[in-house]
Amino acid sequence: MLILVINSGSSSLKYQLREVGPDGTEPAEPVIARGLVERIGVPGSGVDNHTEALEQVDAELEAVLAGRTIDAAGHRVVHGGERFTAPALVTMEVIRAIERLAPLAPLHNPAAAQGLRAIAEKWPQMPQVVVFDTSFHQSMPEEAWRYALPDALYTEHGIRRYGFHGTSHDLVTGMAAETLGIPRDQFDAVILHLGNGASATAIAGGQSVDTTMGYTPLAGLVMGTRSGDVDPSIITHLIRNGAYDAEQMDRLLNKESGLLGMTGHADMRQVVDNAHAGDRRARTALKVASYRLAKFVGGYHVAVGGARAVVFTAGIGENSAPFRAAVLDRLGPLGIAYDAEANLERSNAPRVISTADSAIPVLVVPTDEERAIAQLTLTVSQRHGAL
Ligand SMILES: Nc1ncnc2c1ncn2[C@@H]1O[C@H](COP(=O)(O)OP(=O)(O)O)[C@@H](O)[C@H]1O
Ligand SMILES: CC(=O)OP(=O)(O)O
Ligand SMILES: [Mg+2]
Repeated sequence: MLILVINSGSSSLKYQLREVGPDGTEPAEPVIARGLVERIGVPGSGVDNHTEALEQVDAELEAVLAGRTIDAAGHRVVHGGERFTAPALVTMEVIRAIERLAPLAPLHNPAAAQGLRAIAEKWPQMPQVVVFDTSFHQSMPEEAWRYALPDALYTEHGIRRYGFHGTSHDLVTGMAAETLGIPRDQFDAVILHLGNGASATAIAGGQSVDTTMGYTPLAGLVMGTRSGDVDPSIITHLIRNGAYDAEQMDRLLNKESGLLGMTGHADMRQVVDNAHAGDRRARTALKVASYRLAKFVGGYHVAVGGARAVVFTAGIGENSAPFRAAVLDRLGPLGIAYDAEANLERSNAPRVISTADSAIPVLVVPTDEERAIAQLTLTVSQRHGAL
């Protein structure tokens, strides 16, 4: 079967066309086509919105499909609020619900809804499934998701911690437990998803019990262009001073901060290279990022009552041995010791990089959100008799 996986960013649309058997098995090369439409909505780009982006995708796919039809589409949707605790088969009512959640994810949810509507119009018979970044974190206990704000902000405005990257945290949790031979429902761990956006999740009994992102994907760790946690008074101070309005503040925190703001480069490779070459700002940024992450690992170790593994994943987590080392060097007090050579090895398979006498194993597990979305699209469509 052919599954189209769509990941709508605020100004981009990534897609993969994947082949998967009806029982979920994949051929050796499951990705038949992939692509990226960028600068959506940017004046002069020629792509005004996500509906137009999908037309471009459709044109790109025509040659690849050579008359075959796509069996189902799976979409990554960033925000599922409290309603969507699992992937869902798309109906008009589900699309409207995603649109109603737009205030919680103003850049992402409207784009995803546009994509859903465009496909529903173009291929009305084709099942579509939505997979939410937030779903996996709906298992968090209230002490983890409540902010210490007046009650009405939650009860009337839905302001609480939601958490993101759930598809990845879920997949990687399962793979790490399997690698260690621990039944998932007994698996307590700290998962570090370090990509463009980055988040750490505390896992107890195979489920999310806390995570660093919050009401939006801005909270928590130092990221490529996002600040992660800052004292909220900085924001009120700068707005009150007239230095920034809300829009500019949003841009500052989401697009101009993090590694980019501290060093001039959002890409971890460049930051590491510059640090090695002696660049002081790059060194400082690595220290700030690794220190903050190490503190969360310590905190989550406590939160889960003693983690049985620390797991690195996503672009930086999988590929940046220097950044992993910078974090692991700070985890000695937990009895964690890593093997410097194993840390440098490159592989696409899950692997252990800790020493035999480390108190807890440290793993590197490759994530694959698109693969997970394709699998969920298949199972949800089948469960509803749509495939
Ligand atoms: N070899 C590498 N060394 C260091 N960082 C890397 C390497 N390869 C990729 N990255 C980093 O991974 C990040 C992107 O991660 P990824 O998970 O692909 O992001 P996303 O899917 O969120 O766009 C970038 O910051 C990039 O610098
Ligand atoms: C939710 C989020 O932060 O996603 P990404 O890492 O893809 O930016
Ligand atoms: Mg990502």
